[in-house]
Amino acid sequence: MTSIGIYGSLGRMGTAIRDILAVQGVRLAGGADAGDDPAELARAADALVDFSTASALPAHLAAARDAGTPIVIGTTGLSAADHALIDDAARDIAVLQTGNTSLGVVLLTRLVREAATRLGADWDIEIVEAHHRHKLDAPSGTALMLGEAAAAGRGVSLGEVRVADRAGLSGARAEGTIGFASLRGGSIVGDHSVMLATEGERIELAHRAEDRAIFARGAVRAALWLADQPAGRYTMDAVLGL
Ligand SMILES: NC(=O)C1=CN([C@@H]2O[C@H](COP(=O)(O)OP(=O)(O)OC[C@H]3O[C@@H](n4cnc5c(N)ncnc54)[C@H](OP(=O)(O)O)[C@@H]3O)[C@@H](O)[C@H]2O)C=CC1
Ligand SMILES: O=C(O)C1=N[C@H](C(=O)O)C[C@H](O)C1
Repeated sequence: MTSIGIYGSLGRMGTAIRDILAVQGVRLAGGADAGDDPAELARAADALVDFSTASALPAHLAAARDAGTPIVIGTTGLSAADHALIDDAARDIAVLQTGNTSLGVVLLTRLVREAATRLGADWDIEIVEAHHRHKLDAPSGTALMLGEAAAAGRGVSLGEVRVADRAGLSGARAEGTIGFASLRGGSIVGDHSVMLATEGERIELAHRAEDRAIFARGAVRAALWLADQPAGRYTMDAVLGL
């Protein structure tokens, strides 16, 4: 039976994943948290999931690569350098990185791309996300993923059109930009909405996570799938056969 190891096993997501493993009867290879040796877990597990913190990613990725163990990276707040490390590791092991492991967000991402493809640049795109008060990164990984999908639909790169800060006299909205706004409060699990607005009408596409179990189920499904894949970089679309 495939065993799964968890980086960040004592956190909110680590706890939710351990619960799902128990419900589904999937073997837990163990957990590693701050101060533990990531290499030991990587050698013990058939597949790894990482829901820890961005600063720990290089060490977790290196441990997975050395052990030849596939890894699902759910941790957000990743830098361009982290993404380059993931691309490099994916030459030797199977790596799946995603800002959101829920089925609903995978579908939302597709809908956003489709909408952005079909609507012209006179439709303004704004992405709003809300999360619990403990969240460390903004915009959320999911918001960035939705922004990437919208930008891809328009045939541009998100880096060229992204606007994440409108404090002060920021001026009128520039056509073709994609705006981000982040709210933080209480225990919100994760809300994302994408607004496409033009003169006289607007469309809103939204997803609301009500329970971390949706992310945990997706992460376990992804890890079990990834355990049988050859080296490469994958997304949740591949897991779901989309
Ligand atoms: N892709 C997705 O679907 C989802 C992604 N996330 C992302 O997952 C990450 C974790 O979220 P969440 O569980 O809420 O956060 P938590 O803060 O609850 O959990 C993070 C855990 O990682 C531990 N940790 C810190 N440093 C290390 C390290 N060097 N090695 C191993 N573990 C370490 C923390 O320990 P300590 O507390 O001692 O520092 C903590 O137990 C975030 O980046 C979040 O955005 C969250 C939900 C869904
Ligand atoms: O930190 C969280 O909690 C979440 N993080 C992910 C993100 O950054 O998008 C996914 C989900 O929204 C919950």
